[in-house]
Amino acid sequence: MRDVKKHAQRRKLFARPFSKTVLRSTWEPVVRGKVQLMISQIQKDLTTLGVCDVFKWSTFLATDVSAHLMFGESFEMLQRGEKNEYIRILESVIQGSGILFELPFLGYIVPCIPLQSVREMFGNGEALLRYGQSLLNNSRSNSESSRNIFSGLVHASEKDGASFNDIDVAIEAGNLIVAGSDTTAVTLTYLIWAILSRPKLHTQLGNELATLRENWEEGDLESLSLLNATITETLRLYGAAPGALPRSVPEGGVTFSGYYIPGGVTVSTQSWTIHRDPVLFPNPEKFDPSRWLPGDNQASEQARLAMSPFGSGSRTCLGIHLSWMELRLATAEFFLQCGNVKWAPSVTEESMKPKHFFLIAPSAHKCKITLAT
Ligand code: HEM
Repeated sequence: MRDVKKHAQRRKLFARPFSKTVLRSTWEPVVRGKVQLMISQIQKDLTTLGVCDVFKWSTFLATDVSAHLMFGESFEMLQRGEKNEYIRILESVIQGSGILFELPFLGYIVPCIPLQSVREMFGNGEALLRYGQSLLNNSRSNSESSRNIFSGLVHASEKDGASFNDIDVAIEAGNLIVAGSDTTAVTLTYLIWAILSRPKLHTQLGNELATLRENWEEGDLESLSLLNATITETLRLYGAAPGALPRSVPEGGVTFSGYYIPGGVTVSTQSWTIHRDPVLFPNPEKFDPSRWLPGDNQASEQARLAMSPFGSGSRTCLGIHLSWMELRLATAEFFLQCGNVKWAPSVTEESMKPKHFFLIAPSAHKCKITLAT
C-alpha cells in the first residue's frame, strides 16, 4: 500500500486488535491450544516414526494461528498434518502473481488454458473471495466461538461509514496469513535448532523454565531473561525477513548523512548485514544470547537501536506481539515437554544454511529431530 494516508488509516484500525493487551486477553488460549496440539503431534511422530520434522509442524502452527485469528475458525492443519484448500490456493495465487510479474505476456495465454490448476493460479482468486465472505460473516456475528481479529474492526469501520467490503477483507486476510505464517515458522525452527545445538544453553534454559509457577501464562514468560535473550539472538541472526525493505523518498527529496536524495527515488535498508556489523556486534556470526543479558558482553545502546528484525518506522511489522507470543509459548512448551530429543543426522550446518527468497528458510526445507535415547 503506497498511499501514505490510506496506510496510516489501516494501521490505526489494526493497532488495537494486534496490541499485546488485546492479543493476551482474547487470543492467548487459542494460541496455547494450538501450541499444545503441535507438541502432541511432535511427540506422536517421535513415538510412531522415530523422527519428526520441526519445520513442518512450526509451519502448520503459525499458519493455523494466523488463519484462526483472521477467519474465526480453525483450518485444522495441525490436526490433519496437511495444508487445507485455502492455503493451497493462496500459495498457488502467490506463485502465479510472481510468474506474471516476471513474464507479463503469459497473461494473454493463460485464460485459454482450460485447466483448473491454471485457472486457480492465474485467476482472480474467486475461491479466496468465497472464504473472505465467510470471514466477514464471522466478523459480523456476535458469537464468541466465531470471533476473529476483524470483529471489532468491521464494526468500527462501519460506524465511520467506511465499511470493509468482501474484497477488502479477503485481501487483508490473505496478506495477514502470508505475513504471519512462514515468518514465524522459520524463526521458530531456527530458534529450536539454535538451542538444541548448544547443550549448555539447553540445560540453562530448562533450569529457567523450571522456575515457572504452576498455571503460568504467557505474561510470566516475559520475565524469563534467558528465554527472551535467546529469542532476540535468533531474530538477530535468523529473523525471517532480513532482505531489502524499499521506501520512496518523499517529494522534494531529503538530505541524509550529508547526501541529497531526490524525491521519488526508491531507497532501502535491510537487516542481514546490519545485524552482522562487527562494530555493533563483535564476533557477529557467533550465536550468543549473552549480548541481550546484563554483563560485560551486553550489546551497546547503538546495537540495540540497530536491531530491526521486524523492520522499523511507520511500516514496522504489525504482528510483532503475536509472533513474540507464539515464539515464547512454543519454545517454552517444546523444552518443557520434549526435553529428550536431538537432531537427526540429516540436520547439518549445510542443511540449515539460510536460503533467501525475500524470506529466508533452511536450505533443506526440513529440520528433523529424533529421541535422544
Ligand atoms: C518472526 C516473525 C515475523 C517477522 C520476522 C516479521 C518481519 C516483518 C518485517 C521485516 C516487515 C517489514 C517492515 C518494514 O517494511 O519496515 C513486516 C511487516 C508486516 N508484518 Fe511481519 N513479521 C513476523 C510476523 C508477523 C505476523 C505473525 C504477522 C501477523 C499475523 C505479521 C504481519 C505483518 C504486516 C501486516 C506487515 C506490514 C505492515 C505495514 O505495512 O504497515 N508479521 N514483518
